[in-house]
Amino acid sequence: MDNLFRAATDARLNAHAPHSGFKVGAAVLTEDGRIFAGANVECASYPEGWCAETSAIAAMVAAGARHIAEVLVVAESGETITPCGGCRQRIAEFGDSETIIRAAGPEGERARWTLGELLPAAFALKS
Ligand SMILES: O=c1ccn([C@H]2C[C@H](O)[C@@H](CO)O2)c(=O)[nH]1
Ligand SMILES: [Zn+2]
Repeated sequence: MDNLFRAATDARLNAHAPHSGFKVGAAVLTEDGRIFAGANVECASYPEGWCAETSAIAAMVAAGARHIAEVLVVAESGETITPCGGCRQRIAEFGDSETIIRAAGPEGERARWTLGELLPAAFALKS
């Protein structure tokens, strides 16, 4: 089991998903080799909940890191899940078209893409 998968899987155990029942864990690897993990946090007011990827990115930012090299998202699902559109844009904020996005089930990795594949022609305000 690689470190990113382990971190995302551990975080998934703490997901707060009483409304959908769909627990998700995510972990980001920064360019300087640090790993930050997060889980989805749902809310009785449904639109106020947020994704596992968003939690992981928030932990990264709070620790002072800014450059994502890789993201892994894990869920227990027949379908291979991919980050939602909003999370793709958040990943773009701290990554680039070569940033690796990996999708996993409980058994391990199922697919991987670059951010450029999942969010072509991304909007950015970087100089
Ligand atoms: O990539 C994804 C897709 C969905 N979810 C969460 C949002 C919601 O809590 C639940 C069902 O959509 O899964 C994530 O955390 N990450
Ligand atoms: Zn999302």
